[in-house]
Order: sequence, then structure tokens, then C-alpha cells
Amino acid sequence: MSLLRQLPRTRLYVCPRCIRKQRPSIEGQRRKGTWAQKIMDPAQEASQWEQRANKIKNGLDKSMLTILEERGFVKDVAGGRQQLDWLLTQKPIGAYVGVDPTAPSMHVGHLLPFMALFWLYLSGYPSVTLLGAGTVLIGDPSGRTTERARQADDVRTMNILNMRRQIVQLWTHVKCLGIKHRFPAEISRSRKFLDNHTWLQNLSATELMRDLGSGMRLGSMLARDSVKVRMENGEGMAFSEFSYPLFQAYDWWWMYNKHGVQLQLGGSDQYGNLCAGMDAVGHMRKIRGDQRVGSEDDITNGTFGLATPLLTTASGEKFGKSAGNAVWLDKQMMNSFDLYQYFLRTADNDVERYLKLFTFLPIQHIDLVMESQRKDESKRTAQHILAKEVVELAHGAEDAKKAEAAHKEAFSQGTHTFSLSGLRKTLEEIKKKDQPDNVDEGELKLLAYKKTYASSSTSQTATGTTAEDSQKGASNVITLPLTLLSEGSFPGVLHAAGLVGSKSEGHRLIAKRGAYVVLPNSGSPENPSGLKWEQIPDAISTTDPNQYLLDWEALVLRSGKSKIQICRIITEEQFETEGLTCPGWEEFKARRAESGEQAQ
Ligand SMILES: N[C@@H](Cc1ccc(O)cc1)C(=O)O
Repeated sequence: MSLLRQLPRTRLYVCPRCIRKQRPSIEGQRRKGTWAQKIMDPAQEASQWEQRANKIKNGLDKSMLTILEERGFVKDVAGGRQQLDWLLTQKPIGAYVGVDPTAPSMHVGHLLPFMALFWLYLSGYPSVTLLGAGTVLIGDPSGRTTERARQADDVRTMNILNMRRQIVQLWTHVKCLGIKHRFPAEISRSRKFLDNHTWLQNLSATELMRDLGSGMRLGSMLARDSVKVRMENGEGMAFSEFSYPLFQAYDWWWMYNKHGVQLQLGGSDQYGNLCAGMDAVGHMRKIRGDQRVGSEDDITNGTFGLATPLLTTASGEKFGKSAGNAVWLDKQMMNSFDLYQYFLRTADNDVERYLKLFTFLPIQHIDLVMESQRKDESKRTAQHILAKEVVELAHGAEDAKKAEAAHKEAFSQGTHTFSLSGLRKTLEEIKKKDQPDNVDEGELKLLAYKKTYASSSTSQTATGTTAEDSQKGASNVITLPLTLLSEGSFPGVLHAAGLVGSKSEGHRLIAKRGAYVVLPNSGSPENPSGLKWEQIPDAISTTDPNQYLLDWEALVLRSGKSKIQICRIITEEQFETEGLTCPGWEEFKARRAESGEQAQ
């Protein structure tokens, strides 16, 4: 037999994600790990870290903490800023962020500590995302003024299932973005996704109290804002909630011990839990005989907490809410088009800050983007980049590309030409993606639950009635009855379309010339489907929306620079048969009945 034939044969296999054929190297020569999970030779890794540390000390490179600060991730450091800066430079300590599955999805407000963790991961720090399937049973009182309602078992199971999926997807997208933004390939990288139910379910109450409980002081626990507020507002607090920090602290101790996790990141409301966790880990180390705790040379093995800031927009609103509703990361609760649009609407004063927080674009790149943005703000270059990167992180590259195309279609540069058929097609595609791939009963139940969750969390807003939200939740097309369209009714139509919170707001928007409608038959011979935006005339009482109907069935409206709504117009009879409603509809009917008019 020839020598060649005796060699192990290499097999081709197809990477399920990229569908490319790959040839693994011959047995024994295989590189350890992949880009996302790579373990390097310890000696090589140590020398790499030493070189990096020297560069930082000589001012040739930025330290990890400086990078995080520069991008706006750091509000408070528990354990000392300088000490943490030194430690992060000295060794690749483990870091973690936890999230409790209190809902079926995370919202963009959750992203801040996660983004900081992803930066650490991409820079070579072993990183853990933790799902609190155990702690969710207790309920974290941090940042809340009222007690959480107890979750039914099946609801909890669905939340856990969906969040678990979401975090796995996030990690995949982070890897792709890391490669795209050219994070170094030749460094050790490790990421873990853990669930605290795995250890909390086996934790005995006596062990927890004897070991951890004995180290938690009542004074500091009572001094926490979340406790004080509840005592003062008369709500009071259940003992289980009060004891929550103990469980989060136990998580940390467990991961400190098993995975070398020395840093925990969290939103600013988590600061108290971070400090409690640091004390608890110190206490556990002491009772397990670690002499170094608290000594001068202990920084190397110590724990640190990093709290990210609470975001507000330049105009003072809470970030992550769109018209008072949460902006979900799950694409069945908020589709890519809407998520893209949320970020596209970012104010010029906020966009640079958000690019630093929500993208992996290097700072120099952001500076260039901002430079070109300032030359012509109307193009919204920076907002488009931001929106695309966020959708790429949350939903993946393919969806981000589609959402971008749909929006660019709606605002093709300069002329504001608008192709309804093109936009419709893309929206349909985005909508199709919302449907689960393998439709079994469980998936359908989960889908229905998510849709209801998303719409019920929006039902208290000015624009919302549940039925309207459920028709809007699935796509960006809203259905309205033809009877709403009559001379002088534009303010009410803007309200019904969900573009403003009330009819009078609609009046004001038109008066300040901030409302637009697509003109029918405005295409040129070269581009017959190209349609143009026109400002809705401020002669409100004599303007009739019927004049703007496209193909007798659609009205396309825009508020301000980027909030678009396509309205499908059907007869009132059909509207009622389909069981639909829209903001202002009940009032409209009541008024009509009062004035004795007949429905058409
Ligand atoms: N308590 C955190 C989530 C969390 C849970 C367990 C942990 O170990 C850490 C964090 C929150 O509500 O946001």
C-alpha cells in the first residue's frame, strides 16, 4: 500500500451556518478551537499578555478599562477603578453578566452591560452570560417600587426557553461582528452560557445560610434604595425579595470558584447586588481558608463590579422605549424593519454616543462617520450605520441587510423617491421571517404568547388599543377603514395610523409642516413606480386624504424625518368583519352616532 493511502483521509463537511464546504486538517494537526472558542498554549498566551501589558504601560496601547470608558460603558466601578484597570491589564480575568427571564425577550435597555461584556470577550477575557432561571423564582427587587407578580409555570418555561435561544443567537452574531470588525484572531477566547438553576436547585438552605448568610450584614442590606423606598412607600417587601442578593452573590461565588470569574457587570440598578456579591465572595474565600483576602497583594484574586449608566436620550426620555413601549430584541415581538426604524430615528445629538455603545466600530471609524454626517445631516448616514449594526447584532446580517434595503428604498437619496411595490415586497419578506421555521404546536403557542406579550406591554400608550397593536405587531402595514378618510380628516388619520398620540397632536404636526404623504401618479416616464413625498398642506380643513389614495387602497404617511406608516384602506364593513380597530376609532363612531350620521 502506498504511504499516502495510509494517511488518515480528510473528509469534506459542510458548515451548517455558511453552507461552505470545509476540509478539516489531518487528525492531530487540528487547531484547538475556533475563532470563537480558542485555547492557546499557556506559555504563548502569557507572553502575549505580558507584551500587551508593557505596551499599555508605555502608553502605546489603550487599557481595556480605558476602552470601555471611552465608549461610555462605565458609570461606577466597585472595588476601585485603578485596581481594576491594573488587573485587566495584568491578566485575562473572567467576567459575567446575568439576566433573569422575567419576559420572553430582552429589550434594548438590557444591551448595555451585554455590549461591555462582548467587548471583553472579543478582547480575550473569558466571558459568561448567565440566565437566571433559578433567581427568577425569587424576583430581584432592584430598581422596582412594587413587587413582581408570581409567574405561572408554563409562562416561566416559555420565557426561559425563548431567552435561552436569544442569548445563543446573540453570541453567534457577536462572533460574526467580531470577525467583521477585525478583532484579533490569534488570541485565546472563551465564552460560556450558564444557567443558575443548575446549581441553585441543589443548594441547601442551611448551607446557604451557614456559609453565605453569615457574611451578609443587615445594615448594608437595609440601606439599599430598593429596600428603603419600599419601606417608606408603605408597600413593604417580602423576605424572599429581600434575600435576592444572597442568591445572586452565590452565583458569583460558584463561578469565581469554577470559572475564575472576578468581574461582574450590570446596569446601574445592579450596583447594590454587585457590592453584595463582592462582599460575599470575600467572605466565602475567608471561611474556606484563603489567607490573602483583603491583604495588599489580593487585587490579583479579588472581585470587581462594573455598573453601566442608565441611558437617557438627548431630550431626556428613557432610552429603549418607543412611544412608551419597550423595544424588544426578539424579531417576533419587534420585526427588523421596526427595530431599524427605532435606531434610525435617533436624534443627531445622541447618535455618536449610541454608535460607541451599540456597535463594534472602532472609535476612529466613528469619528469619520460623524464627520460625514455633519456635512449633510439629512442623509442620516450615522443613524443608518447604527440601525444596521444593531439589527445585525439582534437578528443577524441577513435581516439587517433587508431592513436597510427597505428603509433606503423608502428614502432613496436626494429626490425622496419612493417605490411602494418595492417597499411592500421587502416588508412582506421581513414579515415572513417572523414565522417559526418548524411549526409545531409548542412553537405556535410560544409565538402567540410572544405576540400577546409584546402587544399587551404596549396597550397603555396613547396610540394603543390591543387590536391595533396586534395588527401592527406583525408588519409595518396598518389597516384603516375608508370612512375615516374625508375632507379635513388628516389629523385623525395620522392618529389612527399611530404616527401621533392624538388628533390634536396631528393638527400640530401638520401646522409645523412635519407630516408627509406620498403623492399618487407622481412617477416620471423613466420611473413610473417612483412616487414622491409631499408635505400635508396646512389648509387642513379643505384637504381630503382620499386624493392621496394609491391604487385606491393605500395611503403612505410619514411623520418627521423617518417614521413611515403604510396604511391599507378597506371598507368599514370589511374592517369590522376582520375584527380590527385603530386609535380613535371608537370615538369616531360615537361622534358619528351622536351627529346622527349613517355609516357608509
Ligand atoms: N438580578 C439581575 C439578573 C442576575 C441574576 C443572577 C445573577 O447572578 C446576576 C444577575 C437583574 O435583575 O438584572
